[in-house]
This record gives sequence, C-alpha cells and structure tokens, in this order.
Amino acid sequence: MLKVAVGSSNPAKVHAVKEAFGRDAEIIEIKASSGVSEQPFSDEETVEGASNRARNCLGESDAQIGIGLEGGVVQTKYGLFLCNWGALADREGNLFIAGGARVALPAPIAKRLLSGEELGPVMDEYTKKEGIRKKEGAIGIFTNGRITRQEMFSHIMDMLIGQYEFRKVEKKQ
Ligand SMILES: O=P(O)(O)OP(=O)(O)OP(=O)(O)OC[C@H]1O[C@@H](n2cnc3c(O)ncnc32)[C@H](O)[C@@H]1O
Ligand SMILES: [Mg+2]
Repeated sequence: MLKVAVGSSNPAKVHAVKEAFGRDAEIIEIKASSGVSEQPFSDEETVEGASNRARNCLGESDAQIGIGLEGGVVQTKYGLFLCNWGALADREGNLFIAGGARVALPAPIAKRLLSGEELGPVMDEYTKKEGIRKKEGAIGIFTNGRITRQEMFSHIMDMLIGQYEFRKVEKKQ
C-alpha cells in the first residue's frame, strides 16, 4: 500500500489529501516544519513553505510520498490576494508543485495583514467563529461558501498527483 505523509494536521488539508489518494493509500500526519514565516507574504515564500513541508515529511517518516500544503498572501496592484501552494516529493528526488485558486481579500482584512497580523486569527475575529482555517477557510467565507478551503486544496492535490502519474507514464515510454 502506498504510504503518504502529509505535513500538517489541519483537517482541511488532511481531508483533501485523503480524498485525492483514495482508499489505496495510507495517509499519515507529520508535524513538518515549513521553514518560512507563519504568514507567508509572497508566492515564492509560500511555495518554499509547501516544498519544505513535503521534503521534511520524507525525512521524518518512511512514507514513499511527502505532501506539503501552504497558505499565504500575495501583494498585487489589485490588492492583497490569498494564495495557496502544494508540493509533492518522492523518494527519487522529484518535487512537483501546483498552485491553487486566488481570491482578493477585502480591504479591512488586507490592512490588518499588512500591519503584521496572521490571517487565521483575523478570520476568526472577523466572522466571530472559531477555527475558520480548519473549516471553510477565508476562501469559503469570501466566496459565500462556494469554494471551501478543502475543495481548493483538493484541486491542488489533483494537480500534484496528476503530475506525479504523468512522470511515471513518461518514464515507461
Ligand atoms: O496547521 P497548518 O498546516 O500550519 O495550517 P494553517 O491553517 O496554519 O495554514 P498555513 O500555515 O498553510 O497558512 C498560513 C497562514 O495563513 C492562514 N490562512 C491561510 N489560509 C487561510 C484560510 O483559508 N482561512 C484562514 N486562515 C488561513 C493560516 O491560519 C496561517 O496563519
Ligand atoms: Mg500554519
């Protein structure tokens, strides 16, 4: 059975990984460090966090595949956007990367992030709910529930596994 380690215990991430691999894989959760700030502030930093988590999963377990999923924000001339990145590392040294959907953060939220606050706590305060980051996520709130954080990570997972499969098919030819 394929053993997959995911570098997080956040249910929005773990469920997306489980759903993407299906019943044929054993999924274990690892406290993998991202090596970046708690609130990544660029695509590069967010990709780096995802990649570090994926590689650290392999270092800290005997899994064949390591998965890192990381959320961040990115500054654009249209405002501050949510960004999400995923990485899949295998034992052959391959690292596959894929990015998720983006959505603009409302100005009052963006302002708080720019002054140094972290999105997770800001979202809880804003919605007067607890643990938004583990549930529908900011993307769920700001899209009126149409796209949840798990769904967004599911999309990233399909892009990661798809690239991994494609590479295997290519090697055989
Ligand atoms: O336990 P881990 O795996 O670290 O999960 P996390 O929810 O902290 O997620 P990230 O580290 O990937 O996200 C970086 C920061 O952005 C916050 N964040 C990212 N996406 C979010 C979302 O959709 N809703 C709420 N907070 C979010 C999160 O709380 C962190 O402060
Ligand atoms: Mg985190």
